[in-house]
Amino acid sequence: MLHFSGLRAMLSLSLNSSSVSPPKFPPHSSFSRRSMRSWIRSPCLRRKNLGFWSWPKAVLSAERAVENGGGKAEEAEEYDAIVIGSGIGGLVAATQLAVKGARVLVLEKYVIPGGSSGFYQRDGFTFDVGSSVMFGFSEKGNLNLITQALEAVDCKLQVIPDPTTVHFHLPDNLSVRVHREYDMFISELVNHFPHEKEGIHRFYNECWKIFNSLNSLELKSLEEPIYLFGQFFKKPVECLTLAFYLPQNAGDIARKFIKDPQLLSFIDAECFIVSTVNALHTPMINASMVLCDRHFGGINYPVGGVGGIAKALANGLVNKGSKLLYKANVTNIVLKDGKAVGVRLSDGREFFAKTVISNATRWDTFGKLLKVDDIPQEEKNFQKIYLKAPSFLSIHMGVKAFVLPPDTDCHHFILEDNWDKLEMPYGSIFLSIPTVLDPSLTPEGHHIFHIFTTSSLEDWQGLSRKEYEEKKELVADEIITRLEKKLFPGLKDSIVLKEVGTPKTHRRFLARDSGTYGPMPRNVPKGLLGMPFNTTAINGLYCVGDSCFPGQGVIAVAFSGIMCAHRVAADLGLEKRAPVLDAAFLRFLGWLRTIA
Ligand SMILES: NC(=O)c1ccc[n+]([C@@H]2O[C@H](COP(=O)([O-])OP(=O)(O)OC[C@H]3O[C@@H](n4cnc5c(N)ncnc54)[C@H](O)[C@@H]3O)[C@@H](O)[C@H]2O)c1
Ligand SMILES: CC(C)=CCC/C(C)=C/C=C/C(C)=C/C=C/C(C)=C/C=C/C=C(C)/C=C/C=C(C)/C=C/C=C(\C)CCC=C(C)C
Repeated sequence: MLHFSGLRAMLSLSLNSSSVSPPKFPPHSSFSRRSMRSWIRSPCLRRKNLGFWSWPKAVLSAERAVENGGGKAEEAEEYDAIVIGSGIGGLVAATQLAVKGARVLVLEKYVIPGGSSGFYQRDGFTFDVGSSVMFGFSEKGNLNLITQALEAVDCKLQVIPDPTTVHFHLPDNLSVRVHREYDMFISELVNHFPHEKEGIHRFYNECWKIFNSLNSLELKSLEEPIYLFGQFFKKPVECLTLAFYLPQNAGDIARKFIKDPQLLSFIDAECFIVSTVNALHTPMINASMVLCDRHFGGINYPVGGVGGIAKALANGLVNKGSKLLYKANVTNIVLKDGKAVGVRLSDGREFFAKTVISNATRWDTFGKLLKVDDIPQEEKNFQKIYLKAPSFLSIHMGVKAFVLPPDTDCHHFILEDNWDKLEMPYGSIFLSIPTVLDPSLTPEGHHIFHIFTTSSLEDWQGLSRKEYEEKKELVADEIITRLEKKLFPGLKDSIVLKEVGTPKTHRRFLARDSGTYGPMPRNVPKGLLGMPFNTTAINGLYCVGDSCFPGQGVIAVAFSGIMCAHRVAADLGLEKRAPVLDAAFLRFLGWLRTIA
């Protein structure tokens, strides 16, 4: 049997013997902050971007989507695939399958699509439920998976480039702006750590090596051997580079080049904002993806809000002849002779399909939807390696515009005085002000503050209704006070609207076990090696979303959707497949996960 360290040594050898081409990027661009701001504010864009009530034509309103997508699905019909949940993971899997000719039915518990990438409106303010930081949404390369997913259903959304991915406010008054222009970011970092100039270049260059390899591949299912071997044949150096880094973490690689503890803590913060764990626990491939895409394609915000992505995909799905049913709460996955053949809803309706894809988390899928005496060994292994990442306390606020100093950035990460608090509940604060980019999200003279901080369900359990409401107010007030002290004097007086969500809110509205935002390694992981792909131990049942490879993040779940659709299409006979090779290869991948 091939031992893990042997495999790693073999890959290392083959990498060293074949010369890895130097990074093609970082790019040098003449992009200027001022020119972008004036472009954003150009009357031409304003005329087109007027927010929610003037979505691009292809996007349905929530109400119309319910009417059009839902209501018409017949229980007697048999579909090629049923998708449980319309998060970005589920929608990408569904639309990709629909484009390949499959008949798909998406069942969503809530009244609009998008899950944690959805939106809601109050008093003229349009809030993103979750992230406002969109990776993979550019016009360039192979990794713009959100753009590609939309294009597949003939959709294109107008976007606004963000000049600064995030502005870090860290202990010892370390303030770092991650500029869209790579050179500007690197020189700002080198200014803070001149003695680590070489280490900084070498660490980020290592990230570019991985990013460039990823960006050179056509991304499809890593569980489909004909495709994967084809990629190895066409791009051997790039594939071996990725295989080499697959079991590695960003923190170990940073430590090869960097010694300064404060700079290593900065790299921890860089990883934490996308993985909720430090760099030693963050897979190097994931870190490279986000640390480079923000400079390659850049972070781009969809005009009118993030909710437009899910709405456009939902609309595209219906236009391709598939169906989407809202207020459809799946409670059971129906098995026949051990194979997933359909689902049962809380109102008793049943739908049947050749395959079932769950966009619910793996904990929900195997803990609640699948009624079996014992969960499959593969899932036990997954739960042994990964636990549920914490949920968030989120505060959505409408504020008066006076509170924003000129040139405030859109996204901020605040860790005030102590690096040790990075991973503690409420230790750090995330803040997005999407109206810096798109003023159409609020009534004139206002901004949106979306504040979030990690929090776990346990902290909110066992309280009476009154205690729960009081605690929400108290905790939110503490967070707002911290922000007021650090960055925005007068913040409290500027608030015109405030809504506080807890892990219970996330659990209720997103149907996520404990309100979790995905898996987090229990111990130091072997990079991405332990992450399950889309197939499961149950014949006909697939998973998609953030508890599948490569994990949390909108672009990550979009990739999971693309991979899932490819594997399912192959199993449905809509893509090439080699059954004997498949069985052997899936067994090999299963074995690889056991050594993680
Ligand atoms: N702050 C951030 O950066 C941020 C915020 C939000 C989301 N995100 C990213 O989005 C990712 C999640 O995307 P995703 O696609 O995996 O999942 P998701 O949670 O966004 O979507 C799952 C959908 O499935 C639906 N659902 C669940 N169980 C169901 C059932 N039994 N019946 C019917 N519908 C059901 C939910 O209502 C939801 O709409 C997160 O990991 C996160 O990284 C990031
Ligand atoms: C299989 C075998 C054995 C071998 C093979 C080899 C190969 C070829 C491999 C390959 C691989 C691949 C392709 C991979 C891929 C990957 C990917 C794509 C990944 C991705 C990732 C992504 C991510 C992770 C992302 C994330 C993001 C996030 C989470 C975000 C978030 C955000 C936030 C939170 C915001 C912040 C805010 C403030 C600050 C305010």
